[in-house]
Order: sequence, then structure tokens, then C-alpha cells
Amino acid sequence: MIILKNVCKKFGGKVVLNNISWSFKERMIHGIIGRNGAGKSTFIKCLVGIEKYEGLISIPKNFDKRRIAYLPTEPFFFKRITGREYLKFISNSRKSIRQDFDEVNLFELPLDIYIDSYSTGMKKKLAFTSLLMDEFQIYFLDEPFNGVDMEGRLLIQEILKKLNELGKTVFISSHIVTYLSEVCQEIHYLNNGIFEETIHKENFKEFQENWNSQTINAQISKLNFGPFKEK
Ligand SMILES: Nc1ncnc2c1ncn2[C@@H]1O[C@H](COP(=O)(O)OP(=O)(O)OP(=O)(O)O)[C@@H](O)[C@H]1O
Repeated sequence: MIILKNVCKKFGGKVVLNNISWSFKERMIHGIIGRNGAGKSTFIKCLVGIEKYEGLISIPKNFDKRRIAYLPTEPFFFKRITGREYLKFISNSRKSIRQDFDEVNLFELPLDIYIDSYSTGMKKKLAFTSLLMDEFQIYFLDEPFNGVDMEGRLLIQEILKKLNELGKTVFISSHIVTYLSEVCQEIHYLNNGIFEETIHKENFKEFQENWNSQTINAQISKLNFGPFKEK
């Protein structure tokens, strides 16, 4: 179990995580859902250990800190390096033995051009690829589907299923219920600084319908388009 006890995170006076006590089973794919600004990225950064917080996050002792994979929402890339150089850099920094980057290039990215000329989705795919070069115990993926095309999304989903079969623990944040429903075993709803509920697979459909009606339909109904008038 990954256990949080009274976890709080503030930025200045703004409370983002408000005394969260929650637990997550190992060897599962957990979805973290919440609206823009709900605190998903902050929550993931606290778990990864790159953001300070108050309270306690207990990760099982058998988890090796070096075996934690993290995909940020907006991955950072140095200027003027190619995709291949990036993978080599990451591989060296992890003291990984991998040198054949074409083998892990599942998204068929143009590895020999500058990353500066990659699209948003390609950058995300490259950062994701860097996580496939080594084996990790736990994966924290912040918005892995952002900007990624449908084919790429399906590939990521299949990779996640594979990781789950291998007994890995995976956290994925998103504000798109459909994407999470397709891969997660549990979805945790972050709202107003706390986890309001855990949704289990059998209830995903109902949650999705409620989510859509709250987030989309309610807003759309506010649009007061009048009838089109001919001049
Ligand atoms: N470094 C920071 N300094 C100040 N405020 C921050 C910082 N990082 C995040 N915040 C604030 O914390 C809140 C939660 O942000 P966070 O990025 O965690 O939300 P999110 O759920 O991931 O949002 P989104 O879905 O838009 O990516 C927001 O109000 C944001 O402005």
C-alpha cells in the first residue's frame, strides 16, 4: 500500500492539497482525475518527492527510489539536441546499458532531428520512450495522453496494460475520464484539495456520465444562442 496521512500542500496562502489521508493498492493502475487546477500535478510531484509537503507519504520499503519513473506534464528538453542524444543522455544518467535506441522507438519518432522541431505530442512520446529504456517498479505519469494522437494513445494504453501484467504500480493523471477508464483499475477523484471518492471499474460508466453532465452539459446549457436572424 502507498499511504498518505494528513498530506498538505500550500503555495503561499493557497491550499492545494488539504489534509489528505488516502491509500493506493500496489500493482494496480490508478487514475487521478480532477479539473484544471485541482492539484493533480502537485499531488504527483509530492509522491515523486520533487515537491515539499506536510504530512506523511509512505511508500513500501521494497520500492527502490531509483526505480521510480516520472513523466512530467511538460517534459524539459535541452536546446539543440536530437531525440537520440536525449535518450543517450537519459540512459547515461541512469547508468543504463542500453545503446540501441531504435529498439525502444515504438512511436517511430525521427530520432536524428532536433527536439526543438518536434510537435507537442512528439515531445511527450519521446519523454515516454525514455521511460521504456529501463524497468521501473512504479510509474507516475502526469497527463501522458496530452497532445498525443489516437494511434499513440492506443500504444501507450497497451504499454500500460503490459506494465500492469508485469505487476508494476502506475499512477496516471488526466481530466479525460474516457482515457482513464480504458486502462485504470481505480480512479480517484481529486476535488477541493481532497480525494472525494475512489471509483471502481464497475462504476466507471456511471461516473463518466455524471462527470460529463457536470462538466460539459451544465456549461453548454449556459450558452444562450439565439435563433439565427436573416438580415
Ligand atoms: N509552483 C507553484 N507556485 C504557485 N502555485 C502553484 C504552483 N504549482 C501549482 N500551483 C497552483 O496549484 C494549483 C494546482 O495546480 P496543479 O498544476 O497541481 O493542478 P492540475 O490539477 O495538475 O491542473 P491541470 O489539469 O490544469 O494541469 C493551481 O491553482 C496552480 O496555480
